[in-house]
Amino acid sequence: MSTPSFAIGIAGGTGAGKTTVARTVADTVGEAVTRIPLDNYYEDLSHLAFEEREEINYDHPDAFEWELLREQLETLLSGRSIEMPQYDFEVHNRTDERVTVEPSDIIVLEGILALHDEVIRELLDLRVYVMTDADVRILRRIERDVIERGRDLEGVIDQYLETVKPMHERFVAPTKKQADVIIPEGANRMALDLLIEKVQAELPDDSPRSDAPDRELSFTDQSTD
Ligand SMILES: Nc1ncnc2c1ncn2[C@@H]1O[C@H](COP(=O)(O)OP(=O)(O)O)[C@@H](O)[C@H]1O
Ligand SMILES: Nc1ccn([C@@H]2O[C@H](COP(=O)(O)O)[C@@H](O)[C@H]2O)c(=O)n1
Repeated sequence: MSTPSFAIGIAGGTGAGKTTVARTVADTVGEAVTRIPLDNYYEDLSHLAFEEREEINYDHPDAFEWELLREQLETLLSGRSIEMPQYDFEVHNRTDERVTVEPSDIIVLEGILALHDEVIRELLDLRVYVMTDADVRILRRIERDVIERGRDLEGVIDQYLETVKPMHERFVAPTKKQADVIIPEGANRMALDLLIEKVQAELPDDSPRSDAPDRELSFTDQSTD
């Protein structure tokens, strides 16, 4: 167990490529990187019926349990393990499962509002915003939500127009100003190489290093998060 030396936040709109960027960094650098998906910190809505949970605005900051995220991030950064909640998009709720996450040298927090909360921003050493055009993002989202999140086309479009798009404009896009680095067009090889180089430079000398060659960029099933 180590005390993390570097924390990165990766924000951006839905479908921008945040998970792909975070996963490529983690896969390339190896076990020194721990990914924290912000989605796991959606509020526990067990007290609501499924039909009520379907109506929630999941793109508003109030949908997240910020206090728990702050507390768990601080715990990890102080070198102690956490019991991270897990999220199930198909039922719009946390699962009963918690996963033990040990602190590692590099912590990567990724999610639409990863740069929204001031306390969390202060805990981050590098703030990244992944910027991808809205038309590309909605096309990716339709495909992903239908295939991986149990949604139908009409529902994805309604949700996008009613909450995802307006909340993106109100809360997500403005966090671009908080970023140290903006990655255009999602995961692009040059940007990823620079990010990976930076992460590797921040690794302490005794950190486990991956001997795997640089990963090819692949845009496949993301459902294992
Ligand atoms: N640069 C890219 N080019 C093509 N497809 C991509 C790219 N980045 C991500 N994708 C694909 O788009 C979808 C959404 O990407 P993901 O990384 O999950 O976005 P986010 O985490 O921002 O919602 C996934 O199916 C992924 O494989
Ligand atoms: N029950 C839920 C919870 C969240 N969402 C949507 O997920 C998006 C964030 O995840 P990304 O991987 O796309 O960054 C967000 O835009 C929420 O609308 C959902 O549909 N259902």
